[in-house]
Amino acid sequence: MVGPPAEGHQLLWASSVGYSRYQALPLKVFRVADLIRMFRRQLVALSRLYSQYLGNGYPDRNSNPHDPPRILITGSLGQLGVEVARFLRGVYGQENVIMSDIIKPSNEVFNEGPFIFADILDFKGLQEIVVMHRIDWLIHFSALLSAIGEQNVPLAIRVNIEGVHNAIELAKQYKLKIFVPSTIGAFGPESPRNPTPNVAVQRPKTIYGVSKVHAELLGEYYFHRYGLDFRCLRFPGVISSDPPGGGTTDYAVAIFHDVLQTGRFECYLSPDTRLPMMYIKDCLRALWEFMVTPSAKLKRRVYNVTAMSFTPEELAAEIAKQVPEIKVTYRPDSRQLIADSWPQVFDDSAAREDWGWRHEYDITKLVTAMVDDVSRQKRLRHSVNEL
Ligand SMILES: NC(=O)C1=CN([C@@H]2O[C@H](COP(=O)(O)OP(=O)(O)OC[C@H]3O[C@@H](n4cnc5c(N)ncnc54)[C@H](O)[C@@H]3O)[C@@H](O)[C@H]2O)C=CC1
Ligand SMILES: CC(=O)[C@H](N)C(=O)O
Repeated sequence: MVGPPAEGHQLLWASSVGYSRYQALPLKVFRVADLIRMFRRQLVALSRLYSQYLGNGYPDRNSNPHDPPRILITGSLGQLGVEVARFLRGVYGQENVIMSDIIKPSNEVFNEGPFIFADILDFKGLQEIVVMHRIDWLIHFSALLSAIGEQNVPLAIRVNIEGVHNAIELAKQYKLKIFVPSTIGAFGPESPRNPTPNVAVQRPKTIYGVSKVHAELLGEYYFHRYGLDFRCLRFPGVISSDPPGGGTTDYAVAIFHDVLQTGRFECYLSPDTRLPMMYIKDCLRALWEFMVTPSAKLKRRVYNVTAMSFTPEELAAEIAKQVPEIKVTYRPDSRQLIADSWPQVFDDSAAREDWGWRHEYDITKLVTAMVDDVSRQKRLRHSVNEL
């Protein structure tokens, strides 16, 4: 039986069917103009097919607004997942972005669009989800972050390393475009720290960092070996009003909540610890712009991205301009050791050159946005409690 071929060959199939249909028509119906039109249509179909296959071997589904990609986000109830889901639903439609996690969603998240249970360690379960929901893109967020990973190394190995094996193998089997975030934590004390270039020695000293280097290398290997459309951004500390999941850069979120609540904050890093950072809106835009960049434009599969670098002291001074009379004290703990091994300034010039990355938020804009976000969140919580 002759049926439509596998995805990716459909355009060629459709255009060849179209061609033979024209062939079957009596010759007298053709005028020169019809023939030119037919020829032009074939040419357009072929050139679209060519550009779709250029570089990565898979069609770029998102290039057609009438055929948006179906996206699965793993670990989507964390600090980044909820915001990324909202952003991508805004672009591709609510039903096309499926959130998943192993924890229970809030009512608010549950009511915003499709949510399913997905354990990244259950390969068969993931296969079923990809098939039944006709997934095209996989955004793989499940992970244990740097500080929490050190508290449970065996679990971090399972979730961060076995989990990535499953995600990447799944993407290969079903020809998915896959995004796996990496981090400044994929570098270590032997890397140049100011600035840290895209390609440098990577000898991280946390299990989190080790697992992220592993993910970068495995993804690059699958790209070269199988043509997998693997994409990876190394994010700095991401700052948003949502609660972070146990990282070393979390202080830069907690400080806003604490000073707006009590006027005080005790920081677990020393005042002069410089780390690269980014506001959530820049993070979402970086991810999306990177995902829709045609494969042919990418000179590599893993890019550093950043927006700014600051110390806790500099951040506190910037906040004090808007929230006067705050008191910040410093009591470094084990996270200081991690921070001291990470980049201070991230060099993301490759991302800027290759696919046009530009950040929008510097420290002043970040503080204004965060004071606004956290105050609004507080007011909302207060009015819900009042009800
Ligand atoms: N937030 C940040 O500053 C940065 C985050 N990233 C990366 O971005 C990704 C998302 O980060 P966040 O949202 O901050 O992390 P998070 O810790 O807030 O969220 C991780 C999510 O993974 C889920 N998870 C844990 N075990 C799982 C399993 N077995 N199956 C499925 N899900 C599981 C958790 O329930 C949680 O909701 C991570 O891969 C992280 O390494 C990278 C650089 C910076
Ligand atoms: C920068 C990260 O990867 C994360 N926020 C962490 O601190 O672990």
